[in-house]
Formats: sequence, structure tokens, C-alpha cells
Amino acid sequence: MWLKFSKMHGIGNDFVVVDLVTQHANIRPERVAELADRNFGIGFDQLLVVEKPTRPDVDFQYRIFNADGSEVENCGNGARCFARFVYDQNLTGKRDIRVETASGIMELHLTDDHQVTVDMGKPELTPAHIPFEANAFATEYTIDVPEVGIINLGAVSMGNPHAVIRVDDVDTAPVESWGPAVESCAAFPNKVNVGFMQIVSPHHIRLRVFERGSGETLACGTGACAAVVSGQLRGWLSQGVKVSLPGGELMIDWDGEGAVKMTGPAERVFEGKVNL
Ligand SMILES: N[C@@H](CCC[C@H](N)C(=O)O)C(=O)O
Repeated sequence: MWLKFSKMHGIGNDFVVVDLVTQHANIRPERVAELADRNFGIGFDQLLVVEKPTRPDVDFQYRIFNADGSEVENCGNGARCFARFVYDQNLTGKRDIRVETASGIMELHLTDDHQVTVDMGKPELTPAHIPFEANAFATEYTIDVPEVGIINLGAVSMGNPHAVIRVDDVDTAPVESWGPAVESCAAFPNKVNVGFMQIVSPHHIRLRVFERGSGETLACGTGACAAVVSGQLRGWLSQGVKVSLPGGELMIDWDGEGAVKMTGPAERVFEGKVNL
């Protein structure tokens, strides 16, 4: 069955977005992986699915599939595109939208200046909840990664798991080699997204992210939030941080205790029809 979709991106992290409120389909992981292929499919980092909510206090259910077909808990850049999509497609008239994800409730706000601010919720730092193999919380952990060696990292969940590694220069960071090795190391039983963070100043970082299930992307919203949380906890950053990613910039605000706020753009590229 042919379904309408929108191709969108949030600073280069690109998505196919499908409305399953007014259309019907079963999502099959192997079909998602075929469509994500940049030569033989449409090409995308994640497939975002809009569904009816399962509870009365939210507007939609938001489901996320990585390029390898795995369903995951959260996607920050996707959340901004989700808000733009449901508003532009007239699925809602609200500019403040509540969605349920596999990791909890998110609040999305379409601003007057064509940006989207997302309340990403509180970061989860308890190792067992990330999940990460450690006896107790620490702002920094030292682990031995096969093929890499002993490295220091921060571990944070923004609904999905992130490792944050500080580097001197993101341009020369070993993203292609360390990324997959850390992603699949035993310390993260559900695998992990791997961020490489360069501190420019207490209010500015540069970041590259090797995403679990998708590889390096031009931007990762949850990765930007995790990097800022980790950088603040490790004493390198102050509240209110500009994050420069290969595809553009995000503003991340965290008061050190509560929810993380992320602000950035969301763009529609084209529309099409696909057989899911
Ligand atoms: N691009 C996303 C994150 C998508 C999910 C991630 N690859 C995972 O497996 O957790 C973002 O902008 O946050």
C-alpha cells in the first residue's frame, strides 16, 4: 500500500516522516533498512512515525526507527521535525504539542521565529538506567574498549544512551574507528550513541556523533543534550551552550538539575509516496 511521506531534516540529520494517524501500515524493520539505503532506497538517518496517542493527556505517539531498522527510544532533531510536520500537515493546530515516546513524554513548542524548542526531560545519570555497566554514578568513567584501549567518557541517557568523549579537535577525532567500537562495547548492553566533543569555551562546543544504528550523522539532538550535560557535570561548561555540529547549530539550556531544553530549526525538503 502506497503512503504519503515527507522528507525532512534538522540541521542535516535527515528523516522520512510518515503520518499513521490518517494512513495505515505495519512497520517492518527490514523494509525500514531498505528504504534508508542512500543508493537503493530514499535515504535517511531515521524514520519518524506519527501515531494516535495511547493516553488522553498527549497529542500523538512518536516512534523512531534507525537506518538499520531498530526501533529506539528518542530522537531530538526528529522531535523538532515531528512538531513542524504535525502542524504543517494540519494534524493539529497547536503550537505546544505533547508527544509520548518509548522513553516518556516530550513537549514541543513551535516558536514565532520558525524554530522549535523541545523540552527533552531530565537527563538520566544512574548507570543501571542508561544502561551502563558501573557500580555507582560518576561524572566520568574510565573503560577499556576492545580495538581502542582505555578511554575516559561521560555516560548519559536522554531517553536513549550516550557516551561523551572529550577530544582536542573534532576535525581529527577518530570517529570512524572509535565510533563503532564504543557503540558495541560490552559496557553499554543496549549499545550507545558516541559523541566526540571539543570544548571551545564554557558556552560553546563542537560535536560529532557516531549514532547507534545509523553511523555518523550531520547532527544529533539527543547527542548535543548529552554532551552539554556531561560537559557541565565535568566542570567544563556553563548553562546556555551553543553546539556546533557538522550540519549546523543548536542551543542547549540545562540548569544542572531539571529538564534539558533544545532549540533549533526543522525543515521540509520534499514529499513523496512510498510502499512501506
Ligand atoms: N538523531 C537522533 C538520535 C536517533 C536515535 C539514535 N541513533 C539512537 O539509537 O538512540 C537525535 O537527533 O537525537
